[in-house]
Amino acid sequence: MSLLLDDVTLTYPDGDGRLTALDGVGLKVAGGDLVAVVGPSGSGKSSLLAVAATLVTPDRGRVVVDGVDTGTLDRAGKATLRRERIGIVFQQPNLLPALTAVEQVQVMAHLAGRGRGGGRGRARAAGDAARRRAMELLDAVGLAAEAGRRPHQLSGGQRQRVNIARALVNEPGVLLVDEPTSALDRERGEAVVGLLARLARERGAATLLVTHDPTHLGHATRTVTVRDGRLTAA
Ligand SMILES: Nc1ncnc2c1ncn2[C@@H]1O[C@H](COP(=O)(O)OP(=O)(O)OP(=O)(O)O)[C@@H](O)[C@H]1O
Repeated sequence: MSLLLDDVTLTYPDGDGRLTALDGVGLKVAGGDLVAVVGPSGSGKSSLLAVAATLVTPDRGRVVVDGVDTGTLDRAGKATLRRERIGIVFQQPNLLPALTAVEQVQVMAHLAGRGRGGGRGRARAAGDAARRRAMELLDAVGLAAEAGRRPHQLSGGQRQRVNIARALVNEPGVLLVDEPTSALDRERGEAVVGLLARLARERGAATLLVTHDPTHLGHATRTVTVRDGRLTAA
């Protein structure tokens, strides 16, 4: 479980030229580490997460997830890698309105194709296992009692905790988190980040957390600053 960015440069088209969003970024995150990423608006934090998530391909450099050099994968290979090895928590939980909390998490386990193939009995056993894992995760985020509720019946903090359970259900080696508490008040935000840090540590995920909130930095193994697309230790 690890994430490695090696000399990553990313540019976007900008008028007649190119804008350099990431400039020779190197970063190594080991399993169980939580690296906080801070920096001014427009410095490249979201671009860093997008590259680490294999959603955007850098112009130069390598992104290695759990030992897999993502530059060697085609689109389908990257999609599979994302489903199976990368957990993503973005600002807004983006839950499916029709599904209960436990179903949101369960669906993610199914999407990763666990227990694929092998007839109806196998499929049912895989479904049961996915539900058990989903319930276990909901319990870990303190939402076992709310498992049957749909998003509109949950508070903002509870929705974000479902989101975290969903990101962790496939035991990702890499967890990428972007401003998870922007919709929450300070106290709830602090609780969500504390929970995230504990779960990432216990489950050994290599975690990147983009945050504007200095109170979150206490949960990090270390903090890095992005400025004009370059990385410096804080
Ligand atoms: N799709 C895009 N096309 C062109 N330029 C982009 C694109 N996405 C981001 N940029 C530019 O790249 C730079 C880095 O943007 P990025 O979103 O990574 O910054 P950020 O640190 O996450 O900012 P914020 O804290 O405001 O979310 C900025 O100058 C931004 O304008």
